[in-house]
Amino acid sequence: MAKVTIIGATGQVGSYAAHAVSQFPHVQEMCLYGRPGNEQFLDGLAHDMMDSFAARGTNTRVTFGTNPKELRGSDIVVLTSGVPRRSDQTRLDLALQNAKIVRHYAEQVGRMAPDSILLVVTNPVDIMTTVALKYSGMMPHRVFGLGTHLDSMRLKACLAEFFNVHVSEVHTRIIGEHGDTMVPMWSATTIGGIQIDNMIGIAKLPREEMIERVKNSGSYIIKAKGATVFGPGDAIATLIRTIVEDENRMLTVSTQIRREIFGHEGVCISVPARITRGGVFPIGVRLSITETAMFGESVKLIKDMTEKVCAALDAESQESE
Ligand SMILES: NC(=O)C1=CN([C@@H]2O[C@H](COP(=O)(O)OP(=O)(O)OC[C@H]3O[C@@H](n4cnc5c(N)ncnc54)[C@H](O)[C@@H]3O)[C@@H](O)[C@H]2O)C=CC1
Ligand SMILES: O=C([O-])CC(=O)C(=O)O
Repeated sequence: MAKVTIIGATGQVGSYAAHAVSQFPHVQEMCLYGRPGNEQFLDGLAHDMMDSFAARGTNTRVTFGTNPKELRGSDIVVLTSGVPRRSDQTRLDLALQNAKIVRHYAEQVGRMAPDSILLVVTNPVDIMTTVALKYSGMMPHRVFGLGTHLDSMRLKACLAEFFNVHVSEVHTRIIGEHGDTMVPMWSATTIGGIQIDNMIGIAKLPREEMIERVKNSGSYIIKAKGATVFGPGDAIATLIRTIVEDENRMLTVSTQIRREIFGHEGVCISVPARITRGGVFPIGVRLSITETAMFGESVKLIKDMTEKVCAALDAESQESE
């Protein structure tokens, strides 16, 4: 049984994720957490969710609050607080502003629930995952980001549509940045267990168009309806289910990489990882020559930006001392 806390529960992604995660039988308590001043909203959200659970026959207890003590006893904390982008912005444009918010909550989680598993959703998610790891002081296998799990699901949907098969027949993953330098792992893409290059009699796969569609998916949805909600919410829910039910699945999430298996280090970025009740454990894989070069570019971008953001946060802390 597990207590899951959603920080930023008043937001679009946080509130949908809280509802989606509560359906899992192993989730005993769902704690809706927000910033001071949002108590009335959180109270209303809790009551609305309890009505839904009564209608659906869900047994999860809903609690809420804005005091850091609410975080105590959490097995999993999901951090969704932060400013979302407009469709004319990139996720990287949010870095400094959101880093301050992530630092604040990461410090609280590190103090109040250091043995929990912290899932970071706030964008730009790879940089925010490193910030959360640094300021929570938690173990690297206990802090991870949603990363390219959602992008991988978007590519999966494109491939299922192209091959006209059920999504469960498609296995694929995107590694690297949750952003423009993401790297599709065509070498690990199979339909019904068959590597795509070995499929005969199929029209040429429009790889570039597909990956462009995945890259632009977030801004396309934001332009049309203001925010991406169901996609990220259900992607979060899958990760939480994997942890609480100890499913040992291999998914693609943002996690601190180590030189000995990835050739790069000191940064959180998406790679395949085994996800268990004990945490998230990256798995080294051999990439094609193109994928290796693209992954290197993606790491470089994220590393440079992460260093700049962390330096700005450190300078700010020194000024206020
Ligand atoms: N990694 C991913 O795949 C995805 C990441 N996101 C990111 O998640 C974040 C939240 O997105 P939405 O829920 O759509 O936004 P929203 O505007 O609906 O909610 C934002 C939440 O953050 C809180 N917040 C905002 N400023 C704050 C501050 N200064 N201090 C404390 N709390 C603050 C708000 O109270 C609210 O709970 C954004 O950064 C967005 O880019 C969203 C979708 C997918
Ligand atoms: O695009 C955004 O800003 C939200 C997000 O990360 C996504 O839906 O992939």
